[in-house]
Amino acid sequence: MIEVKNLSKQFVVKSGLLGQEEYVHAVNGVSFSIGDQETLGLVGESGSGKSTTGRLILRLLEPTSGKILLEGKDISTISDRDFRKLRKELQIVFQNPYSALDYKMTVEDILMQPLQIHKIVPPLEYKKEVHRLLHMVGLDHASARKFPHEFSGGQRQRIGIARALATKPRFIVCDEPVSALDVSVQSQILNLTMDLQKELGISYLFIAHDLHVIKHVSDRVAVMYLGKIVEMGDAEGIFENPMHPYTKALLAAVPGQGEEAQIKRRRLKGEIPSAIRMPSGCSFHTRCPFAMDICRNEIPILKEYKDRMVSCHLVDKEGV
Ligand SMILES: Nc1ncnc2c1ncn2[C@@H]1O[C@H](COP(=O)(O)OP(=O)(O)OP(=O)(O)O)[C@@H](O)[C@H]1O
Repeated sequence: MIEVKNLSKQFVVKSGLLGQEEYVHAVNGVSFSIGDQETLGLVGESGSGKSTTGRLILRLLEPTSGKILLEGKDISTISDRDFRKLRKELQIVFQNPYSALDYKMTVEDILMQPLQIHKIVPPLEYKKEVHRLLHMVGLDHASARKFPHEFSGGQRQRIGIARALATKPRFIVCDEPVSALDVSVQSQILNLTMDLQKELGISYLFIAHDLHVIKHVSDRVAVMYLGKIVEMGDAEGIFENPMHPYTKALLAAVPGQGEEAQIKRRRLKGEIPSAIRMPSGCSFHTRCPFAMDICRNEIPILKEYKDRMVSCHLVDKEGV
């Protein structure tokens, strides 16, 4: 469905009194694929490049380099005009359902907009289609006449999902879709996205910093750190037996995972470094409890190891 090859994005920012240009290395040579009806969970701390990756795939941002293939066709180089025809296939659900919805519009108008723009159904069928979309996300017909502020956070996110579904997409980027919601509502929205996937055959790139959320929805997981994927594989394998010290540290931060002594040893120290001045060698070496000289000097490559891909010099070392 979607294939991303060596994708990179650098933002140019000005700094200092003289306004010197500096480069933020937001995404650094990321490659992965997402199959039909598959969910790839993208996890990592804030600032690791998850949202930028999602936005690059949807062409909301232009990549500095790399390719994005939709069913084998390179969509990173096609003209805006040609991309407009494909636009409806690729949708996004945002983190904050309130700011993502126009508060001056009724739900009916919000849902009708994509139907009109992409000519999904004839105008006479707009109302029927809006009701169908509302039904799909578990809202009643009366919701159509209301405004976003009349709904709870969870209901607003349902409207956000209905709007994404309006164009009958095959691929949706879910960018932290439940992190602004109460925990009690989160699982309802996660279950809704999974039910819709089964019913409609959608593929998802599911972005979250919360491992519980990623575990709940993902078939495969990619762990991102400072713009790079450091570990990627089947969700079950990653959660049962994390191999990269960063993945281990993320899991150690989750209560009830693993033995206490190990948890202490692995707990993440400090902050994610600046994406402007990237550390030498392995980007994670400044926080890795196992770092050796090779980690400080040589950039590790993401390569196959057992049942997954891992980027760590020490992956087969005892005790890491
Ligand atoms: N428009 C921009 N201009 C400059 N730097 C940016 C821009 N957008 C993102 N960045 C930087 O790129 C890096 C990756 O950001 P990104 O938002 O993709 O990370 P993230 O993992 O999604 O984090 P979060 O969950 O906080 O959004 C960060 O260092 C961020 O400050």
